[in-house]
Amino acid sequence: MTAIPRIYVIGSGSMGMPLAAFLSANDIQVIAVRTSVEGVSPTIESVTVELPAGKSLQANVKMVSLSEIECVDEGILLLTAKATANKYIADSLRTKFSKLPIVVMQNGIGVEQVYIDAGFPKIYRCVLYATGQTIQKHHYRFREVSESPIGIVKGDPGEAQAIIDQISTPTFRFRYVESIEREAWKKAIINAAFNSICPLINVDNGIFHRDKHVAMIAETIIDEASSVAAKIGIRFQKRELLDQLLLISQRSDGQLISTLQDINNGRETEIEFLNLEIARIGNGMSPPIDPRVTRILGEMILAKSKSTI
Ligand SMILES: NC(=O)C1=CN([C@@H]2O[C@H](COP(=O)(O)OP(=O)(O)OC[C@H]3O[C@@H](n4cnc5c(N)ncnc54)[C@H](OP(=O)(O)O)[C@@H]3O)[C@@H](O)[C@H]2O)C=CC1
Ligand SMILES: CC(C)(CO)C(=O)C(=O)O
Repeated sequence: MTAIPRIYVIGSGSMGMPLAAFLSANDIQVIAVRTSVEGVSPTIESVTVELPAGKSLQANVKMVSLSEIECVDEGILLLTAKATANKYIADSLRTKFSKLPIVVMQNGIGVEQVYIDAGFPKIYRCVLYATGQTIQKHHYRFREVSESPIGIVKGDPGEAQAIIDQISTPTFRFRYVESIEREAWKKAIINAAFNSICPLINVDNGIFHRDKHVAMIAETIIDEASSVAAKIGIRFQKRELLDQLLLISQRSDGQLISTLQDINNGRETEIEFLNLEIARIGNGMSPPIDPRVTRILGEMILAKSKSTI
């Protein structure tokens, strides 16, 4: 019998900790690795995750700082740290985990690039269709929207499927897709609407299915960002994006978008990888496409987060 590789969840936040708790509750060997704090020795923490319909899950999760881990030759890395920390994290991971496959689970366009540049041998990309929110220390609220797609950046379908089989649990499911770049753009366009509009009006994710006027602002972002994607050969029907946006809005009603959680907590946001990256790509085209509303709302988020910090 082949040994089942250990899972390292890199970045123990609102998504990483529920994921680690679900794996631990399913008897998968998992370690939640802290990236923003150095020098924390291994501990076992009791983690509670609130689920829909008043259910909840409790699991013991092993935690340790990245700085405290020696070189590791076997296992799987699931990257759930903020994309804003990627440069620092890629440098640290490369010295300790250079042989391991990594699954980049962050929102945004091009978030996997630093791991390609760092020479990781196997890189997979996951697009998360779930929401996680920290209620208090080691206590989270989690909602799955639908299965989260995983595809290949650099690797092979067999390994991708083996990883999916290992990390899927009934509460957090993953599926294999051929065209992960299209999936990443689809989610980034949807995020460009959620992660700018919700924080700017200071409201939860449910706003789009509750208020058709706010949904119309999202539609403008969808139109603009889709025309940038179309220019690089990634085409969407507007309906496909709108339906997915409304589905997320319904299924995460009451949850706060990660960018609003960031602003509320005085943290840097990932808007550079969303609205502002889409605008940069559009404006770098020949002839340039300026996704004006998408860009301006992104710039407002940047200003709002800086003024709060
Ligand atoms: N929250 C959500 O609902 C969703 C989030 N996502 C995406 O998942 C990813 C994780 O999001 P989420 O869990 O909400 O994020 P959190 O804000 O909870 O942060 C995740 C972890 O990133 C690490 N981190 C943050 N800043 C730094 C830094 N400067 N240096 C080193 N490490 C840092 C910390 O790890 P540690 O605590 O270990 O030190 C932190 O706990 C993001 O890319 C997000 O866009 C996608 C879908 C939904
Ligand atoms: C759009 C949403 C809620 C979907 O998972 C998300 O990506 C986030 O909270 O950042």
